[in-house]
Amino acid sequence: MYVRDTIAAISTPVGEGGIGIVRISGPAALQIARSIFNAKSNGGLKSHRFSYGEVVQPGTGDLVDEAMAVYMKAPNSYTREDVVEIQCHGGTLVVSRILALVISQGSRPAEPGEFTKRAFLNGRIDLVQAEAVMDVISSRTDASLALAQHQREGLLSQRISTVKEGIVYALAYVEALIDFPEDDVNVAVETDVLGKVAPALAELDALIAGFDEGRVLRDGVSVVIAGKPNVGKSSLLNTLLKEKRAIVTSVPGTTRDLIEEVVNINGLPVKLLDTAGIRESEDQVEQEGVRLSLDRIPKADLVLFVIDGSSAFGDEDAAILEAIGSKSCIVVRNKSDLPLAVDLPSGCSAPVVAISTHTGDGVPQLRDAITNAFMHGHAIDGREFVALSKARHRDALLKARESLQSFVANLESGVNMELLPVDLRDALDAVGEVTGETTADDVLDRIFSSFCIGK
Ligand SMILES: Nc1nc2c(c(=O)[nH]1)N(C=O)[C@@H](CNc1ccc(C(=O)N[C@@H](CCC(=O)O)C(=O)O)cc1)CN2
Ligand SMILES: Nc1nc2c(ncn2[C@@H]2O[C@H](COP(=O)(O)OP(=O)(O)OP(=O)(O)O)[C@@H](O)[C@H]2O)c(=O)[nH]1
Repeated sequence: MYVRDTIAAISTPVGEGGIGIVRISGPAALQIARSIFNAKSNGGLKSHRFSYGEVVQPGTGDLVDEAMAVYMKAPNSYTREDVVEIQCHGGTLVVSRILALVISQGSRPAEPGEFTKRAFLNGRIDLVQAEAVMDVISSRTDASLALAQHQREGLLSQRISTVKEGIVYALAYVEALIDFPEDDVNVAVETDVLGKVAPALAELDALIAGFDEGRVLRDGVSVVIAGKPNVGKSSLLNTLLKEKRAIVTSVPGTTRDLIEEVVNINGLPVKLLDTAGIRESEDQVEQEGVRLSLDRIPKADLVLFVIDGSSAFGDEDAAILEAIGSKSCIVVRNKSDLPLAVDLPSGCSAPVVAISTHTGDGVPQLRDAITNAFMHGHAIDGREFVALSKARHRDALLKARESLQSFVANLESGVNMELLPVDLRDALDAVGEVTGETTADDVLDRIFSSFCIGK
């Protein structure tokens, strides 16, 4: 383990709260804590024991706050360094005063994510797990949280390490081949190596294939509600939000501005956008709204094209359908409580879900249709789900797969044998970029600087 300096930060959110925590990590943590904290129980700070006491101004002995403190001796701590946490009253001023004291006694303010970065640099967790810590904090649905927790616990890292083992096995063989070139490529050995590489390739395929689902669970998706005036777009938004937010009115064209809300649909975080009724209009404000909504369609991951089931499919509907083009779309046939009067154009191949925002009929089916559009029928309760969720991971694994495929092709054809170890090392480097072994410093800096202070 490297010897680093001592860092400190407020690890609780800024603002007034019941309790505030100042965290210190590094070789001087205990000495700094002792200089400002007088333990009144447990006979002083002992590792992994909570002590009650007072934070005082060194020198004067003036009372700063009544507090609790815990010392976690290296390596049994979050960072694997000596850590002390001081829990004080959660006022903005109290917490920042204690941080200032801790800094004045010989630590420096931690950079964002620096505690977790140290946990990574000191080998307690790999990079995938470190990134997952942040995903745990920012998760918005149970399913996103379950995915993040699996990743934090190392389930994704485990799958990646089976890939790595296959590559390492092949590399050992190839290196032996180079050391003893007089031994011709032995068919039995070649079969054995291919037998190890094949599962690694299959695992890479599976991980890469799961990326889209992992990404949508982590980042959510954006869904646009589009339709001509008065078909019930605002009513649908309200139904999905389960609360009255967007304006619902029988006067056409009142949804002028875009309304944006994040909702939890079967565990998928969905950013819902209600667009203004799309149609020709004299009204300047309304035209602006129409332009905005047409703009949104290409940017959305999915369009909910709302039509009024109780009236004929008109030119305005046709124009919207044209704007949707080949975009992923669900036709929402609203007002199913009224007699059916709409006839969809034969060319429209999008799934149709009949609903009534008045009675609630069809709404569960619509929720399922929305999640199925992204999860391809996979359950997303997240319990069993281990997936890639970051483009960074996916890109690195694509590189690994390419190198491994090139290795297999060269081994099978027997040409370019000198490239065999090159491809394998490239594959190993690419896999290591995901787990952090071969990740460039600037990439590491970028990842950790997006964390919050004190994490
Ligand atoms: N007060 C407090 N609460 C917290 C954290 C923290 O750092 N402080 N955590 C983080 O922000 C999370 C918990 N994560 C943690 C992960 C590892 C260790 C730790 O000390 N690991 C050592 C020793 C384990 C042991 O004693 O058995 C290790 O793995 O070696 C502590 C917290 C959430 N709650
Ligand atoms: N019968 C029936 N009426 C509905 C249903 N859903 C909405 N409506 C009515 O249709 C009218 C228009 O609803 P809105 O939700 O404001 O429609 P909109 O598409 O947002 O309209 P604009 O704001 O003009 O773009 C209102 O009078 C609603 O009460 C439904 O399922 N059944």
